[in-house]
Amino acid sequence: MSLQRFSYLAALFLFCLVSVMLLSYRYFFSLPAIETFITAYQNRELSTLKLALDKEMSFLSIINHDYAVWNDSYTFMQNSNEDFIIDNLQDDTFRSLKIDGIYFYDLNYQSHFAKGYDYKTRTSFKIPELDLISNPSNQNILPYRKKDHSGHVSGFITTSEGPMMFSSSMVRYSNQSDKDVGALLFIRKLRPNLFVTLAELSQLKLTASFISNANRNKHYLALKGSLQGEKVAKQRERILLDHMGKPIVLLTIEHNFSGVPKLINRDALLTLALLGLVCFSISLFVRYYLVEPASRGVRAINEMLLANKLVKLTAQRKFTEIKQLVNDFNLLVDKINQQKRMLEKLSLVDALTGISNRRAFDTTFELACQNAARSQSKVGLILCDIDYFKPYNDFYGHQKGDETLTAVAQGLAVTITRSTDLAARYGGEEFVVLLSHSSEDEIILIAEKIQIAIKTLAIVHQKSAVADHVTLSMGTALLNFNNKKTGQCKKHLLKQADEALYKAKKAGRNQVCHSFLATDVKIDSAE
Ligand SMILES: Nc1nc2c(ncn2[C@@H]2O[C@H](COP(=O)(O)OP(=O)(O)OP(=O)(O)O)[C@@H](O)[C@H]2O)c(=O)[nH]1
Repeated sequence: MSLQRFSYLAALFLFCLVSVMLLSYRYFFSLPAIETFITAYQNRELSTLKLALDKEMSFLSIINHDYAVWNDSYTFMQNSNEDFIIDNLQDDTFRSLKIDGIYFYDLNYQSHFAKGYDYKTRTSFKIPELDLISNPSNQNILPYRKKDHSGHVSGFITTSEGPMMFSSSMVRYSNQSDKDVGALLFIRKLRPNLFVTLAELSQLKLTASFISNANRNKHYLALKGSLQGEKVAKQRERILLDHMGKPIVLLTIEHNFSGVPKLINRDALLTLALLGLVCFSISLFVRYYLVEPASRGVRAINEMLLANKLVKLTAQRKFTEIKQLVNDFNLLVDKINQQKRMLEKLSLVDALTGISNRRAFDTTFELACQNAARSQSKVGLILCDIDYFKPYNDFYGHQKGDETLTAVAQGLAVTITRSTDLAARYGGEEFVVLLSHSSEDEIILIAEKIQIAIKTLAIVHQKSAVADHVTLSMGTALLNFNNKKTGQCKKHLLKQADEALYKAKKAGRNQVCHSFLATDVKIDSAE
């Protein structure tokens, strides 16, 4: 797998892993916590609404209780004096107390005083349902049967005038010293402004509608101070029940906070998009700082392999490891190039004699011929062969023969001074001297120098028929490469030198034969 593909897959894996982790955290921790918070908030809203309603009810109860536990009311129940009615039960009383009905009952539910008066529209009305003798089912709006003996009842009642809020208290002496003599009932109509007040107090959007008889059998939840096991919702319905337990008002409540966020909403998508961007950036980063330099390195090494030439890499980017890798590679290149140069050198040197070998000669000869062809100059060759070397070997031994070969080779090498010239072992006991940009005079001169150098070595050779020391026979050749094909010229030059050497041997050895001179053989002047 390529590093590039790996980086893409790693980035994709990272994206998937972090996405799953984020969504899991959201699903298992974050969203349930938000839901719990909103549930508690909605509970508080319902509880506030209930408290606001109770508060409105308690206003009515307080004034009702004040009037009931009052000596004048007690006296009024005893003797029904008109003055009490004139002083206390006039229309103004209704308006100032903001109530719509005042009813006194004796202990047998018999009406002692009854007056319905709409304090808003200032009109009188009658409520037949409050004749408790004819409507015994309504008798429980009075506190006579209250088990807790609080002497007080409040709630809602359905009447022909619409749903009403009521509050009743036992009429008794203010110091509670005498027996109860009856009950005092206050009623107040349920008007829209009550629900406006409730909405303001509870900070909720609230709409109220009276429930018709047709809808009374529907299943509604009564208003309590809690959610009653329901889930979070934007809107919910609650009802107010009358004293008989029948629904009378439907409250539609709109909560302030309701929306539990979805698992994948805009924020979650934005987060995932950002995460994707980060992962993509990481893969680009890996590509730019790691993959690209590695690819460039691979390309460079491939080119080196194709060209069969090792060159140094240039260090890329700032990473220490990559720099180190490039540096180490370059050190390796240096070492290999060094070894290559050494091997090349060794491959061009004759192992025994230490001068250039036949391979080196072939290469240099080719180059010299090409140069000569370009510059239209002459190339000269001197082929040298040790005389009677077989008898020498046989007599002195192979080891001694090797030493003599080495000494002769070194003697030859010192006669060569120009860098373009070359003395090489041509094979066995045969040597060759290559002279670039040469001339007849120069060849003659070098051949003489060689003769002198070998003579100076003075290596004793008892088995030689021509001298008492080791001698050479030489054949020379010189060719102008002008307008001639290099390959043919080379062959021709070698052939001429070889023939000249043959002639020198044939003529008695220890001499030079210059193929370019009229006289075939020139005898060694020293002999
Ligand atoms: N010691 C030693 N001898 C070698 C080496 N290479 C070739 N020779 C010997 O050189 C001798 C060459 O002998 P020949 O070709 O007969 O020539 P020659 O005896 O010199 O006779 P002429 O050349 O005609 O004077 C052989 O005996 C080879 O064994 C070498 O590397 N070391």
